[in-house]
Amino acid sequence: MPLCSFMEDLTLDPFPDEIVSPNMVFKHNRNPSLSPSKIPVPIPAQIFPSSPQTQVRYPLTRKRPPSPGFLTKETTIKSFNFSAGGEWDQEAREQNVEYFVDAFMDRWTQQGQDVSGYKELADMYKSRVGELEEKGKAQTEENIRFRAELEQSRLRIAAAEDALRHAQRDHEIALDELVSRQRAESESVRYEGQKSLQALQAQHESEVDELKRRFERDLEDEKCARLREMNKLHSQTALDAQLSQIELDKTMKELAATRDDLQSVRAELDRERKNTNNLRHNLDTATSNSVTLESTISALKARIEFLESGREEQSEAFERLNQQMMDAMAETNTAKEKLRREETLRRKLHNQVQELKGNIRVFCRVRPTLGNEGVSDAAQFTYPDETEDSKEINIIGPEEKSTLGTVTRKNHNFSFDHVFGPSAQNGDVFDEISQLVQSALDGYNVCIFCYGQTGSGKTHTMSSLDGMIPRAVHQIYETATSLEEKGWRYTMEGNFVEVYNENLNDLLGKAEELDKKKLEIRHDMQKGKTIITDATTVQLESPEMVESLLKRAAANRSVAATKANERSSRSHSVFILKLIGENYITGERSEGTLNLVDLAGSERLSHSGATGDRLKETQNINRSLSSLGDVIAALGQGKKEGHIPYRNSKLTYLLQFSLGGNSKTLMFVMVSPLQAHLSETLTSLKFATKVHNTHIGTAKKQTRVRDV
Ligand SMILES: Nc1ncnc2c1ncn2[C@@H]1O[C@H](COP(=O)(O)OP(=O)(O)OP(=O)(O)O)[C@@H](O)[C@H]1O
Repeated sequence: MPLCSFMEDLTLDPFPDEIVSPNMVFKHNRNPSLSPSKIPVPIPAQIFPSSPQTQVRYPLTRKRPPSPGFLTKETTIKSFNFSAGGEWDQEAREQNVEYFVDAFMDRWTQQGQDVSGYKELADMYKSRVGELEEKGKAQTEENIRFRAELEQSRLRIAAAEDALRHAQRDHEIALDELVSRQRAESESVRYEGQKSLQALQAQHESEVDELKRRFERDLEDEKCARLREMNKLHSQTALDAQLSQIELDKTMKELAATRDDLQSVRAELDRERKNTNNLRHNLDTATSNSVTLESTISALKARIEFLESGREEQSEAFERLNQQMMDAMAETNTAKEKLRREETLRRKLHNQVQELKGNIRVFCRVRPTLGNEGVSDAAQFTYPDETEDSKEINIIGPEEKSTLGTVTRKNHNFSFDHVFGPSAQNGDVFDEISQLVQSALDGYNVCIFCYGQTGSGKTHTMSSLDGMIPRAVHQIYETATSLEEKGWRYTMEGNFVEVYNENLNDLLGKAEELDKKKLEIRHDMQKGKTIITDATTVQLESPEMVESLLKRAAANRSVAATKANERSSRSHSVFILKLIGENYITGERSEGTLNLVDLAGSERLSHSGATGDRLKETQNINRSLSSLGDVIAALGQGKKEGHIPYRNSKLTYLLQFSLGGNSKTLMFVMVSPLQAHLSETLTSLKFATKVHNTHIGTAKKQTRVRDV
């Protein structure tokens, strides 16, 4: 730096009032909270010349000499004041120079000190910079680490977000699955619930029905028992009343006799008194009347004699009466004996008559058209001998077309043991079969079948409230009661079973056991008896009981069927009545069975159009009906018991001892009057004709179907 400029610099402010040096800054830093890095440091202008704050003030070590006025570059010769005496004053000038040198030296020293201060400051700054660099490095490393961590965190966050997204998706899927599963589960639970509710409802209904039935049954039984008791009580009371009446009559008679006696004794006494009075009077009047007295005594004696002779007469009369009574009793006994002999004879004759009529008889019954069936729906049936024997029926067959196109209708004529037209009532039909019922009471096995297509009137004929079953039971009960005076005592046991799909069911058992409880048929070949295991046997103690039995059976069947009369159409029902009679006088014993069979509908397989369970039912029905036909045909051919195919169906096996041999069979062929059923009607009548042509045991006129 040229000295002038340096001087110039100094002239700016060569004597500052206060000197501040970097060292002083250090030295005066007594505040411990201020670290070197935090101390405000004045930066020299040389370092940062632009900074206005960095101007350094230099110390004033010597008093400034008065200014002589110096030559400067601005000074001109003219302007310089030589007159002041300074212009050539060497000493002053030396003094000035010394002064300036001193000042310069001071400043030099000062500068040197400042430089070292600056160096220290620079070192400090360097170390500080180093520290800061270290820190910066550390910071950078930390930054890098942070960045790396940040990156990792970002990655982790991204991964976590991914995972979260996945988890969310999985969760959503799981949630969806859960929801759908829950929905399905709730559906199934609801379905199960509904099902169990329905089942519970059904069970509840069936229980209510069962309870109702049981209640009705109990009520019926109770009613019957009460009725019986009442009857017994009535008869007992009547008997007691009769006996009391007899006793009373006797006592009254005795009383009357005693009264008579008393009156006569009183009269006697009165007379005696009178006599005594007379006697006293006579005694008072002395013996004048002794003759009268004697006569009176003799009169009295005569009277006594008379009385004595009357008692003898009475006892004679009594003996006579006793004798007469003994004679009457002997006669009664003879009459009773005769009656018993006649009853035995009647049984024999009755059986002979039945045998002469044939052990298989076939009746035909045509039901009337019902309310919902028009007259125009009816087929053309005529009954040629209606006014005589009523054995024939004539049917105009369906239209048949020949190959030439001519339409003809065949005339079918059938003949049976009896034909009942549509106007016949159940009572008329029963009149014809009552003799067979009598045979059962006489100890024979009797089978009465109802055969025909569905809706032809089988159940109406057999099990309606005025049908054959109730009528038969009433007749049996009445006959058994009337036979009591001939020494006969009867017990009646009833079973009601059904053959459904070749299984035997108990119609008097519990409804829920139908189709579940297995009944077995056992035959005692020695005694010719059939036992059905586990079947409910009811003692028929009054004819009224049969009504409740029929109702119970119908209720059981309706529980098992979905439609009202469906079950009855698809199964055979067999009402079995065992009649065991014993005569305690003659020691005779009889055991007969009356089987009343309502067969299943006989429609042909091809016509029924059945499938599935219905097909199975129809096949079983047809098989058992044809087995029945086979058994009857085999019996008709006079085959021995062993060769009769009883075992081919449950029905024929059950009725083994009531079909053939000494038993009697009656078949009703039931016919619908409708044109629509004509084909089935003709099939039924042809089957019945075959049965009619079979004769078991006795010679019988053969009849054939005549197609005219
Ligand atoms: N002789 C008759 N008089 C008046 N109504 C009758 C007569 N026969 C049958 N019916 C009526 O005809 C209908 C069918 O009769 P029913 O039920 O007895 O026939 P079904 O042959 O037993 O039929 P399913 O085989 O279905 O049991 C019933 O309503 C019944 O009351």
